[in-house]
Amino acid sequence: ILNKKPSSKSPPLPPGPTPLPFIGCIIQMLLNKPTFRWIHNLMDQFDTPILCIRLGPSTHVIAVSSPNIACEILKKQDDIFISRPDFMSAYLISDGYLNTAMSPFGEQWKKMKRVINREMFSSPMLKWLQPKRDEEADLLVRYIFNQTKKQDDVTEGGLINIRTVTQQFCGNMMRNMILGRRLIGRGMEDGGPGEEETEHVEALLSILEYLYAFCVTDYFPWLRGKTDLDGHEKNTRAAIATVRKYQDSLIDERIRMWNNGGRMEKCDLLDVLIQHDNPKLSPEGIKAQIIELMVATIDNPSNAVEWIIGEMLNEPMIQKRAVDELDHVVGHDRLVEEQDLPQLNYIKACIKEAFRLHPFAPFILPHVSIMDTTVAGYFIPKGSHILLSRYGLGRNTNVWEDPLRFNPDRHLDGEGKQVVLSNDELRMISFGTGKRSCPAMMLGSTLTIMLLARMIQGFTWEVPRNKRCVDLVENHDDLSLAQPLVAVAKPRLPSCIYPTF
Ligand code: HEM
Repeated sequence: ILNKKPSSKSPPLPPGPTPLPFIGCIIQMLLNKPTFRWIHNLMDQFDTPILCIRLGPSTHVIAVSSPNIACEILKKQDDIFISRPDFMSAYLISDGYLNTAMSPFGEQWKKMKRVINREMFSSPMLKWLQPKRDEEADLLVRYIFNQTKKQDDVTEGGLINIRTVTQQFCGNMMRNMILGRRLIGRGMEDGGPGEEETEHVEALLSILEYLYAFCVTDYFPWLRGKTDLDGHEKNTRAAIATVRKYQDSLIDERIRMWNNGGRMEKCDLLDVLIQHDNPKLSPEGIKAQIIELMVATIDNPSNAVEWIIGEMLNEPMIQKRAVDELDHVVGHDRLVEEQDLPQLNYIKACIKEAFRLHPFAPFILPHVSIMDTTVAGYFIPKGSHILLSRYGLGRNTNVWEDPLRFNPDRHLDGEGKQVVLSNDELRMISFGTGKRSCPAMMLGSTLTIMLLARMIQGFTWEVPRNKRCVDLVENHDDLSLAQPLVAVAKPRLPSCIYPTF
């Protein structure tokens, strides 16, 4: 039941289920949701680290779970696998491919990637934006501290919904750095999210849920816009409308201010985008790019930290080692700062382990081949959709010993070498590598490490009193914890250290 050879001269397609004429394996896909679990089950069934599934009349979807093959794709043949698919979700979110991550290979992608690399996430820009990040890191600690104080007895600690805290941290942080305001509504007295912030973050997560989400009409492109069989289009449009409701009027207002002389100095990333010259970006382009930046930040840091704290609750030694490291590097007299982060090797190893075992998304963004090629001895036709599996690589038994165990030590080399969150050999994928890799590796790393470090330094985390341990069960439909993590936080530093502004 292997896929047929495309022609007598070329090598065979990678193994996979036999497609039906015209529809390919679309019925199996619909019967076996969630699709990512179906794909990984097929890889197990065919005992292959590279699988080919045909969806619709002509789309070859190639899933990969081995480091060697991933390197062949992202390193050796980076120039061939450089595009992205034309999907309904990506098209709508990017307003017709005006942003970076979703743009197919071409001039628009090159232009936007240059803007992002040079003008948004370069080292000087990150330095420039540091006061905003420092402010958010303080507000994070203040918010959790306020929650602990709400209980009658401070030593008893406060119940904290870690998912809300971590997701809102990412949302506040990006709004602050991009739009110059962390809140889009009034927020809450205690520093928590108001209705508007909650709705904004939920809509960003909903956009992520539908982006590249195996929508049926994507494999039958002439149906696009004519039918919405699985409801993806309606839901994607609704999420985009909610995000734009909050962002677009602020962007329009700012553009007006620059045009009428009401603003003279750049203070955030929106100013940078508006003032970008040669070529100037259109208002639509700026809006689409900002949606993408928001979406790109909300998921990975928050999901990793939620899982790590869950793992720590069930394995207190992991929490203790992280705390010991913070006490050793920073002490008790001040809060951890960005300058300390390079020295926090154990904390970084925890994050790397979460990226390996609990990635937010099962695959990195799909890559598309722009010409016929051969990978691992198999024929990969032009236009194939390549799904490099973070889930499959991270849990590959040929690569990792006891892969389902959360063990940060596997990332420490014992010689005190600095831990970095990426992995050059692609034994796991954090930020990717090559021309399509994440342009915000520094920022993404900093946000994630700071989020975890502040939460662990400021508070001791315990299982709620009515429980013996937390249920670390993965959702069926995605890779997040099945239930949002709720834990007790107890302040562990002298109270004068907690920000009170
Ligand atoms: C811990 C945080 C983050 C992780 C783990 C992460 C991971 C990734 C990964 C795996 C990719 C796909 C690479 C590929 O297709 O080969 C990617 C792409 C991208 N990321 Fe990130 N990312 C993070 C944070 C951010 C942030 C904060 C931003 C911007 C605000 C960002 C912007 C982008 C963009 C624009 C792309 C697309 C690049 C392109 O298509 O050329 N990411 N990221």
